[in-house]
Amino acid sequence: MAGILVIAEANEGALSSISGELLGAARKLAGEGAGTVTAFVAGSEALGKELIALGADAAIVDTNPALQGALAEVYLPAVQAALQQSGADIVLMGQTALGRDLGPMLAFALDTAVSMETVDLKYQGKLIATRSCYGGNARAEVSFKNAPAIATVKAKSFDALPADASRTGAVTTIDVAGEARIKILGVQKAESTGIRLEDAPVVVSGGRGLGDPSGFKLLEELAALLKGATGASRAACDLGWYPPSQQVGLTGKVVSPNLYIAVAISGASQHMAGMAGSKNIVAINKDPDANMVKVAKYAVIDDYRKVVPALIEEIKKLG
Ligand SMILES: Cc1cc2nc3c(=O)[nH]c(=O)nc-3n(C[C@H](O)[C@H](O)[C@H](O)COP(=O)(O)OP(=O)(O)OC[C@H]3O[C@@H](n4cnc5c(N)ncnc54)[C@H](O)[C@@H]3O)c2cc1C
Repeated sequence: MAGILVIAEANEGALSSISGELLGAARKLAGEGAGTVTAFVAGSEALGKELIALGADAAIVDTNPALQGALAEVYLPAVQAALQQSGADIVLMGQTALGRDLGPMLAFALDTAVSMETVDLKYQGKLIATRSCYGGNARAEVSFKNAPAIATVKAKSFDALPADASRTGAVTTIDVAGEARIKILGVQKAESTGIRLEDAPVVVSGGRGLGDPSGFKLLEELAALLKGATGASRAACDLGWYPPSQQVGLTGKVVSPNLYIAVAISGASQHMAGMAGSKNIVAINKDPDANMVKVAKYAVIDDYRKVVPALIEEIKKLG
C-alpha cells in the first residue's frame, strides 16, 4: 500500500478552501515519494473533476445524500471504502468540524494514530507530521507506528495549487454511508457582514489594550477603508467587546492576509498561531517590548487612540 487519500469537503456544492490546501500538501508529499494522490469527496462527479484540476491523480465521489450532513459517523464507512479502493497509507483531512471527529474515529477503527492540529508535513520514507502542542507554545514532530498515518491539517498551513483544467484522472463513484445516531434538527448560519475574515487580504485586529469595545468602531472604519475585515484577540472576545466568530488565534480563526494590523495586541503565542503566516505585520502598541512589535515588519509605538485616527485621515487623503 502506498499513496495519499485526501478527504475533501464541499459546502453547498462548492469545494471548501481546505480541500485545495490539502491537495497542495498531498502534492508536496507525492513529490517527496509518498505515492499517488486520491481525493475523496461527498457530492457530485463535477466536484471530482475539480479535485483532479487542483492536484488529485484520481477522485472517489460518494453520491450518497446522507453524507451531506457532514457527520463523522456517517462518513466513516465511506472513507474506509475509499481507503481500500485507493490503497493509500496516508490520510489527510482538515482540522474542521468534520475532521476533528472523523480523524480520531478513523484512527480508532483502524488501530492507528492521528496527528491533530497538524501545521506541516514531510515524507522521509514515512510521514512526519508537525503539530502544535502545549496550548500553541511548542511544536512536536510525530511519526506513526501503524498504517495508515492520519493527519488533520489546520487551515492555511499549505497553499492550494492553481486549478489546472488540463490535468486528467479517473473519477469513480461509490454509494456508501454509515448510520447516523445524531439527528440534526436545524442549521443556523453565523451572521456575517462584509468580507470573511479568513479570505480578507487585509485584517485589522484589536486587543485588550483598546480599553473598551468602542475602540473596535475605529478599527472597523480602518478595515473598511482598506477593504479588509476586523479581527480580535481572545482577551477582547472574552471581555465581550467583539464577537467570538472574529477571534484570531489557536482557538480562533487562522488568517494569512497580505497585511495584518495588530492594534493593542501583545502577541501571545496563541494569538500568533492564528496570524503568523501574514505576509506583512504592522503593530500599533504603546509597549516597544511587546512581542507583536518584535515580529512586526513596521511598528508604531504610541497610543492607538492617536495613531489609528491619524492613519484613517491619511488613507482618506489618498482617495
Ligand atoms: C489554550 C489557550 C488558547 C488561547 N487561544 C487564543 C487565541 O486563539 N487567540 C488569542 O488572541 N489568544 C488566545 N489565548 C490567550 C493568549 O494567551 C493571550 O492572553 C491573549 O492573546 C492576550 O490578548 P491581548 O494581546 O489582546 O491582551 P494583552 O496581552 O493584555 O495585551 C494588550 C496589549 O495592548 C497594548 N496597549 C495597551 N493600551 C494601549 C493603547 N492605548 N494603545 C496601544 N497599545 C496599547 C499593551 O502594551 C499590550 O501589548 C489563548 C490562551 C490559551 C491558554
